[in-house]
Amino acid sequence: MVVTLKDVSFTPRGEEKPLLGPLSLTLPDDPFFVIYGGNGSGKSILAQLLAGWFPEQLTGNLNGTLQIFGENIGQAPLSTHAAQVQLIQQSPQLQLSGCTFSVEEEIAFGPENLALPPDEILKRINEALDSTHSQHLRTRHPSTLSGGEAQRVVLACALAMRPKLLLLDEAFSRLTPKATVQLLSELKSYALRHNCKIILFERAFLPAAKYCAQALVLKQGQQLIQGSISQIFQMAMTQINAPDAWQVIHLLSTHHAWSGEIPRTENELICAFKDQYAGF
Ligand SMILES: Nc1ncnc2c1ncn2[C@@H]1O[C@H](COP(=O)(O)OP(=O)(O)OP(=O)(O)O)[C@@H](O)[C@H]1O
Repeated sequence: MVVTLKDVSFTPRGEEKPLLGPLSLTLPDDPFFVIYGGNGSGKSILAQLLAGWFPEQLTGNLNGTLQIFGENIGQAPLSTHAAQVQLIQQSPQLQLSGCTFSVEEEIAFGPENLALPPDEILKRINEALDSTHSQHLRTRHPSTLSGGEAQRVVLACALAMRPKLLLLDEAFSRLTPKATVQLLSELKSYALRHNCKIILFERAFLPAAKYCAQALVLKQGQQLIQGSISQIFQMAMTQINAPDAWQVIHLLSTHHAWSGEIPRTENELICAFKDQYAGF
């Protein structure tokens, strides 16, 4: 089991009450899963717990069962998870090492620390640059990258570690919608090739809904619902940022004036509106 999360609650050091939980999560077989929630709903704390940050980087009180690849969190040092679990956060510049002179060296940093042979490191650099459409950034100094470029590079660094669990905490916040969809498609193919689970942590309904059949919604650290995109759409849409057109569908469906599936992309939305209303 990649992730086991049963009745987990977490109280950061200095806090009196849990800021997260109780929370239980069952990951479906699909490569992608999304955890939705508004500001301060606990997405980042959960992402950090899943990345194994407790107790080294995230101190506090953890209750319940939280296992990654069958191992209880907190038992082995954080560094032992690095080859299997990678977390990308929303501020890419903070995740660059600050001690390399080119993007190529930055991507090599992790695999070098795994003491991999030079040929393997080069292969991983090339694959990671291809997957993130960043070959043109290869010789750039990391400190000169734009926000969106840095996000691609941080993602490339993570992929070069060949993770089996990739946690993306609003990891596309600096990228255009088009670039985000392009990267998510690449990640889908990475996940299928390398048998990797990808968990997205998002405030926005799109484009995550296109890639994830199942979702969990957090509100003030608590689990509101886990279910299909259609189920969470009906029951928890107020907690998720959705474009106006989806807000209209939500309104229509609460008045029983929408039939069929909830569209998960803009194309599906246009087709659904045509199907249901073009005759009027
Ligand atoms: N180490 C900590 N100690 C105390 N409080 C914390 C700690 N980390 C986070 N919090 C608080 O816990 C709550 C959840 O924070 P978290 O960063 O997980 O939210 P989020 O869902 O990622 O929000 P956003 O979308 O705004 O990034 C917030 O109220 C935050 O201030």
